[in-house]
Amino acid sequence: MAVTEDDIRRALAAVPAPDGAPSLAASSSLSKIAVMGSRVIFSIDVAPEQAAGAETIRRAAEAAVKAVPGVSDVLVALTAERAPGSAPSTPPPAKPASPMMARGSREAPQGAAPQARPQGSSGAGVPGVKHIVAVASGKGGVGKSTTAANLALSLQRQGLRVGLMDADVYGPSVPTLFALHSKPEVEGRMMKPLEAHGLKIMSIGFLVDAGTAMIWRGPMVMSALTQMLNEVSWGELDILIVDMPPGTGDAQLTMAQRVKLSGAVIVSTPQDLALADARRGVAMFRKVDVPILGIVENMSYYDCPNCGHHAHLFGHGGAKAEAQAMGAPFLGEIPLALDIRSTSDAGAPIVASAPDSSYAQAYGRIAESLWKRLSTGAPGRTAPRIVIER
Ligand SMILES: Nc1ncnc2c1ncn2[C@@H]1O[C@H](COP(=O)(O)OP(=O)(O)OP(=O)(O)O)[C@@H](O)[C@H]1O
Repeated sequence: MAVTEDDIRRALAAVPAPDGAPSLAASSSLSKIAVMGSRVIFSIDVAPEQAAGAETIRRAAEAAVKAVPGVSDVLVALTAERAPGSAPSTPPPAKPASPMMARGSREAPQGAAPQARPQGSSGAGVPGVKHIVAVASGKGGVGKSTTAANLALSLQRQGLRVGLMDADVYGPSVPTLFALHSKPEVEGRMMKPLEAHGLKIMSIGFLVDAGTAMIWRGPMVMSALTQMLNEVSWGELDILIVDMPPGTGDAQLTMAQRVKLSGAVIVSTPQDLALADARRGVAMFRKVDVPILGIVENMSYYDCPNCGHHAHLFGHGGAKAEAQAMGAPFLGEIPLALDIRSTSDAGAPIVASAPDSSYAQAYGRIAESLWKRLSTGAPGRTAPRIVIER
């Protein structure tokens, strides 16, 4: 029997809502529901103040829909802002420990003024590293880490020497994305990055429990990030991709100021709420003179693998229009796809596990234009031309 939207709504009537509505089915946070044969896709849009517990609701929704007879796959996307420093999903330990204090971390005092960006002979302020590129988003859950990982893999496939640094202290995803769970080896003062699919990888998640990381304050974050940059033997790299913590708070601003970034890539979903946050992200980087290398629209569209139907579940083209309005380059679109999600969950992102897929090609095109901008120094935005009329 064919699955209908009503079947799904009935299942979601038993799932709690994030906004106080009687159920998720009755909540305005529930997006359009796309039923394509036995596959079901929808999103739950959550305002920042409703973010706590949203992941639990997402999982409950997914489980409820999976139990509907005839449903084979479910994808529930959540676009919930996880504000830096907000309540962690697991109870924090009584006393937060700085990540690498035992290794001689010097923690900046609360409210310490950000240091000037490192200058030096090496291109990016980290010896041997030519370019450091931040992948950022104004809000959490838009697919920033997935994009960062697949872009790093695409750049590596284009013959570049690439590192990936997971600076998302509020929810490091890189250990899961690459199924890496061991601790880095230490040689003298330096930590050796782990390696997967030809990438050199370091994550704050290799060093501390995610629950611990989430309660760090700005200066602790900075201390850990500075160490990840300077006390990791990255070796010779053409590009180091940094998966930034979501948001536009102090930690992000300080990071942007302290590290000599070649530029930033902003990831957004097409929804208005996410775009407004992306705009804040762009403004933040511009404030500290970091060029915007471009904007990526993630979860841009959905191509049904069964019937080929091309659907724009969350609206479409918003990021492109927004990029134009902000004078920032638009780097491209990534579809919403179960395979992107499942390969990431399984520890081998799509560019590594299915390099010839159309999804990997979409990341490849974005990586190409990103590298072109970096290597040719194409301007991230055109300076306004001022004409004085007499
Ligand atoms: N294009 C996509 N298609 C399907 N699922 C996706 C896509 N991009 C990301 N996802 C899924 O969405 C979820 C959130 O992605 P991800 O962790 O990359 O987001 P994030 O912005 O880094 O989140 P956070 O800031 O909370 O760490 C993950 O389950 C991921 O697999």
